[in-house]
Amino acid sequence: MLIGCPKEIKPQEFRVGVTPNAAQEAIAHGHDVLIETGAGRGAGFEDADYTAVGAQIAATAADVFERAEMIVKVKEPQSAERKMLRDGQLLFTYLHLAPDPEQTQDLLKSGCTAIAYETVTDAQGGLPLLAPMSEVAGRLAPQVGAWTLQKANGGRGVLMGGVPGVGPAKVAVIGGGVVGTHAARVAAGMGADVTVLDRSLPRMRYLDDVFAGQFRTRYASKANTAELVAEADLVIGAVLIPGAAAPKLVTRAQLSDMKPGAAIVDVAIDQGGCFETSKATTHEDPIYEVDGIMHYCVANMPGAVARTSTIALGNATMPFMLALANKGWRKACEDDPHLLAGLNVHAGKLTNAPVGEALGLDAIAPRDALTL
Ligand SMILES: NC(=O)C1=CN([C@@H]2O[C@H](COP(=O)(O)OP(=O)(O)OC[C@H]3O[C@@H](n4cnc5c(N)ncnc54)[C@H](O)[C@@H]3O)[C@@H](O)[C@H]2O)C=CC1
Ligand SMILES: CC(=O)C(=O)O
Ligand SMILES: [Mg+2]
Repeated sequence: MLIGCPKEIKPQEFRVGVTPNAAQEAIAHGHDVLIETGAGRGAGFEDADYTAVGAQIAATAADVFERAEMIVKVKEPQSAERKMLRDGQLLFTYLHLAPDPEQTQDLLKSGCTAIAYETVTDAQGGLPLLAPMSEVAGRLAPQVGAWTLQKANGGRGVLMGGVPGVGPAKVAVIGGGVVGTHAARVAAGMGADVTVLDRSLPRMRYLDDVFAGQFRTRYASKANTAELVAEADLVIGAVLIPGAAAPKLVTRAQLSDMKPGAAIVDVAIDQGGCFETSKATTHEDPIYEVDGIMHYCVANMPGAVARTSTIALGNATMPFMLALANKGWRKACEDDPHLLAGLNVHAGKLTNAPVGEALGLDAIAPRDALTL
C-alpha cells in the first residue's frame, strides 16, 4: 500500500503523522511511504531522515493526497485538505467530529473511509490512540495554567506552589481519566493543593490508592463541582464521553462565583469543551477573558511539544497503521473490534453513534459498513 503523510497545516501544529521509525517499519512490511517535504521538520525530523529509511519525498500536499491509498495525519483534515480527499481513500487521524458539523459533512461528501484515533478502543476500556496525547496535554495543563495565572496574562497573580508562609494555589481537575490524572500529578508536583472530581467510583478508588497524599478526589456532583470551582485558582477541564460532545459542567453564571483572575484550562475543548464559556483557541492566541475569568482553550495542546508528542503518538499508532496497510481496512477492522470502533465515516455514511447524536445525523453500526 502507498501510505502518504502530508505536512500539518493547522496553525502552530508541528507534529507529523508518520515518524521515520514508523516509515521504516512500513517499508520493511513491503509498503511505500510518501512524505511531504518538510512534514517532519517541526518535530525534528528532516527529509533526509525519511529517505535514509527508504521513504519518498513529495513536493506538495496535493501530490500526497493524489497518490496515497492511506493518508496518515495528526489533526483533523482542514478545509483545504478535505477538498483533496477522494472516494475510497483511507484517512487515519484525529477527527473530533462531534463539535464539527462542517468537517463531518465534507468527509461524508468525499466518499473517503475515515478512522478516528480518538475512538479506537482497547480491551481494558481505554482509548489507546488518545491516551498518549492525553498524557501530554494533561502534563501541559498545569504548566499553561500557571502561566495564565500570571498578572501579565490577566491572571490572579498566584504562584502554583506558594512560598514558605504563603499557601499554594487551589486546583480543581474535572475528570480523573488520563488527562486529569497527569494534570493532577504535575500540579501536585508543583506544590499546588489539588482535588480531582470524577463520576466513576472505580476510577476514584484507583486514584486514591495510587496518589493518596498527593491529591484528593471528590465525587463530581453538581454541588461538589460548584463548590470546588468557586474556591479554585485554576480549574482544569478533563472530562470525556468517548466520541460525544463534552457535557457542559460549569455555566457562565458560575463564573461570577469564582475569584477574579482565576484561570480555566479546558483540555476537553477538542470535544466542544466542558465550560459553557469555552471556545477553541490556538497556540498563537491561546487565552481570552470572560467575566473576569481567564480561559485557555487550545484544541491541539500537544502540538506545543511536537517532538515528544510525535514520538509518543507514533509509538501508539504504528501497529494500527501496519494492520491497515497489511490487511486493508476492511479485514483489519473485521479482525479487530477495537480498530472497528475507530471507524467514523465510510462511503458517505456516519458510523459513530455518539457523533450522530451530537450532530443530529443518522449513523449506521460500524460493522454494517464493512459490507458497503
Ligand atoms: N486539547 C487538547 O489538546 C487535547 C484534548 N484532549 C481531550 O481531553 C479530554 C479528556 O481525555 P482523556 O483524559 O483521555 O479521557 P478519559 O476517558 O481517560 O477520561 C475522562 C474522564 O472523565 C470522567 N467523566 C465523564 N463525565 C464526567 C462528568 N460529568 N463529571 C466528571 N467526570 C466525568 C470519566 O469518568 C473519565 O474518568 C478529551 O476530550 C480528549 O479528547 C486530549 C488530548 C489533547
Ligand atoms: C487529541 C488531540 O486533539 C490532539 O492531540 O491534538
Ligand atoms: Mg480540533
